[in-house]
Amino acid sequence: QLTTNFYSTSCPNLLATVKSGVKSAVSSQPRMGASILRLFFHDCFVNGCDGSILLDDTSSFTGEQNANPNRNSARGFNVIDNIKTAVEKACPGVVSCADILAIAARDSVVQLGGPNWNVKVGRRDAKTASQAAANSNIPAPSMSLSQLIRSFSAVGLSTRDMVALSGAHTIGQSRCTNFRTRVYNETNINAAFATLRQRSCPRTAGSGDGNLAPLDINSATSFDNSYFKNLMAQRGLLHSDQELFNGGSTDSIVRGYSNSPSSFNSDFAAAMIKMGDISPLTGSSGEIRKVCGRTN
Ligand code: HEM
Ligand SMILES: [Ca+2]
Repeated sequence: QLTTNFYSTSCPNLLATVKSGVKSAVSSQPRMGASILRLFFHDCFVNGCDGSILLDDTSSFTGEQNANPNRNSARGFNVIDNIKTAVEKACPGVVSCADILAIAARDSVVQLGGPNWNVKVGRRDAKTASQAAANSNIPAPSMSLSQLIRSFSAVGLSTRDMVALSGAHTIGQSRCTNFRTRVYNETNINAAFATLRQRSCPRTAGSGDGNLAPLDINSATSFDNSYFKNLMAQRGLLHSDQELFNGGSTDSIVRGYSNSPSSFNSDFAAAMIKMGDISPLTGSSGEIRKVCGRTN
């Protein structure tokens, strides 16, 4: 039921407002584009794209922001809050936070040089969030290929969608705690790459856990297909990244995207639209939040 023109009369400046908010955030800190894109993924995989991840914890409410995949990791909430404030000024009570996040994710990709697409909107905001569902539904970097395929198929996304969407790791950073085992204990890794990443990630768990390394060694702030070239050179940073090119059924998809930026771009855009369609709240379900961090 989502459409690209849902707000065209009720909030004609919406797209321009979101774009300018993303533009200023990403130009002052390019990583923010990656962080916003990931927020959208982590929203959609937990009870659909309903803005649930944006709800802040309070003394009487536990939401998703401190679930394992998000704690000390998910960022960019302030950017979405600030854009929401600007949107509320122009069109009070009209535009959901879930839609603002969907548009901001697209604008982040575009701002970093990736493909453009028309964002479907008309989502409403959840009145609840689920830490338990965030812990169980968001894929973990320790997963095998078959587990990754299953986690995406649980929300209606194909194996090809999974590989294309994983190309989001062409931008952004990971903490040492998520790549330590890979760079010390795995053998399907380029030796020089492993040594390089070991330098910023001490072997002992607990030390340097938060040290950052780019998910894409070549171009962490440009949205291109070099993530897939890295995988073919055994330079995937996360275990889950390298699973996509490790002698299994997705090798041919990785090879295809590494040879053809245009096929990666068009599949990524199509898969983002598909991910954005995961169980939206529409009609009179949910609400239009006034502030993205709390229910009305
Ligand atoms: C295929 C399963 C996936 C797994 C296991 C996974 C796992 C991870 C992990 C562990 C990190 C590093 C977090 C940290 O250390 O703080 C990360 C970062 C990131 N992920 Fe994924 N991810 C997956 C798919 C996706 C998808 C589908 C998207 C978006 C479409 C995405 C976008 C990102 C981005 C942009 C970052 C960098 C964020 C930043 O720099 O703030 N990931 N992911
Ligand atoms: Ca959600």
